[in-house]
Amino acid sequence: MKELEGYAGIVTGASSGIGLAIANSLAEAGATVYIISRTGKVKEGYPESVPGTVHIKGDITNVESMKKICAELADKHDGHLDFLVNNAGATYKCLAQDVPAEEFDRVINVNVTCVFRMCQICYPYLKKSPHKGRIINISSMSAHLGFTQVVPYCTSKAAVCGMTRGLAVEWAEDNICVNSIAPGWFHSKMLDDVMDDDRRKRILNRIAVHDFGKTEDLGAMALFLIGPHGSYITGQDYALDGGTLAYGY
Ligand SMILES: NC(=O)c1ccc[n+]([C@@H]2O[C@H](COP(=O)([O-])OP(=O)(O)OC[C@H]3O[C@@H](n4cnc5c(N)ncnc54)[C@H](O)[C@@H]3O)[C@@H](O)[C@H]2O)c1
Repeated sequence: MKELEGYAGIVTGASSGIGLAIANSLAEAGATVYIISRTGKVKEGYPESVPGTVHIKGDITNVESMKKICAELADKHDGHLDFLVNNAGATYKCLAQDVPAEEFDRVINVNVTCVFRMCQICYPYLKKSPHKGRIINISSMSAHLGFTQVVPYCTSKAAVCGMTRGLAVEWAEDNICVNSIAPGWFHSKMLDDVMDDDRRKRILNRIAVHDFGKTEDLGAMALFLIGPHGSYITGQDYALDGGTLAYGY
């Protein structure tokens, strides 16, 4: 029997990158994984999603439609869901003094407000999970380190860590574990498309192991936190960063 046989849950924004890798790892471990994305299918240039994944078209900023979708999904599983991975994220690149108010609000809305709303929406279903409900929020190294030109993003990801700890404490008595994963620099199509040799070298110099991560490793981490061995872990932010946060310059 596979580790997540009989489990069902949601990964948001998993039509590409990290979310897709996490969704595939959970599905390969036997779970039914509902991928909620604005495209409703894998984006061009990314690997296919594996059997066990189900694509659903949806925008996490549309709270009413999220309520309907999550209720319908829970209905398929005796009124419960076992996990929620809040992966969908947005950013805006610009010097802090020039960030338009609406862009700051957009990043905070997608990365913080809607993550919180998804947790609230799924709470009654996760609470009923026979496996102990799990929430994983995808944070970032930028919750812990300063990066230039992405201050709204840094702000939002630090908020995700605070939210994770607060929910973990409050919902522990409801049998729900809440953790976050902070990815460092990961091999992705996006990264490969925009990275010139100079920038690559500069970044690699700041990673203790001098290499980028593989998104499958984030999938393995999510699998561990959602699986049976993760049931005593809550309120943590796990950095998968090749020692970037540990590095003293
Ligand atoms: N790639 C990295 O190195 C890295 C590092 C740290 C944190 N992260 C975080 O990992 C997560 C995934 O990022 P990624 O690198 O795979 O990039 P990505 O752009 O491939 O993934 C983000 C996904 O979120 C989706 N999304 C955005 N707004 C949405 C909405 N309103 N409704 C539904 N889906 C929406 C996008 O369409 C996209 O598929 C994000 O939360 C990001 O902040 C990534």
